Amino acid sequence: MTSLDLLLSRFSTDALMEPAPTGDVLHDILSTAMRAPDHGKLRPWRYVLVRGDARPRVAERVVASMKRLDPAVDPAKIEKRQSRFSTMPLVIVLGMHLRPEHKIPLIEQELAVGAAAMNILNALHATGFGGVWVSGDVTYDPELAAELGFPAPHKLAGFLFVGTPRPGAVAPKRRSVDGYVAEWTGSPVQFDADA
Ligand SMILES: Cc1cc2nc3c(=O)[nH]c(=O)nc-3n(C[C@H](O)[C@H](O)[C@H](O)COP(=O)(O)O)c2cc1C
Repeated sequence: MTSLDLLLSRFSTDALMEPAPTGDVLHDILSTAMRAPDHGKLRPWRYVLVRGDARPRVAERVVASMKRLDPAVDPAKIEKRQSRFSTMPLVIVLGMHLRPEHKIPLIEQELAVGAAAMNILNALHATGFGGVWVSGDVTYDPELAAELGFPAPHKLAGFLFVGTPRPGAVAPKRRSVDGYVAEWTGSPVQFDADA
């Protein structure tokens, strides 16, 4: 498989089983973050690894956040979120170490975090692992962010659920990119995707 085939075959999945990457392999996967485009070399990405017994403890914090944000939250939602955070082989908290005072605009700092996360998702796929980036309202709860190590102005960008894709996991069909590309010839462009 060529490098391009790898990129073209990646897909997200939460149908994950053990093992998650560990040791040198995990180190290599995370190292791809350091290759993300990063204006000003601010390196705003941060990764908190949640494994083993720490998972149900993080799940409790996530549930507390859900109840804080919506005291009438559906118990089924809580149950689902608690179970996923407690049982995914590895949870990587995506943190953003942001510098609002810096001349590099915040949007560019946040985009760099997204680009780094994408590298990690591709590296997981390249090494036979898999994952999915999830967020939800809790991602934007400053109290949860602080509990995980990101007090304001720092923030969360979400969570990566990581493991080995269950057998039979197949990539969903993709649209052609053609509708998302246009050539500029002097007038504002229009995209078939938006027609
Ligand atoms: C910032 C961000 C947050 C996301 N949050 C969620 C989420 O909370 N729940 C979810 O099902 N998918 C979420 N997604 C989408 C999945 O990560 C994934 O991209 C989607 O399931 C499509 O799969 P694909 O990556 O194979 O195209 C999020 C994606 C991004 C970039």
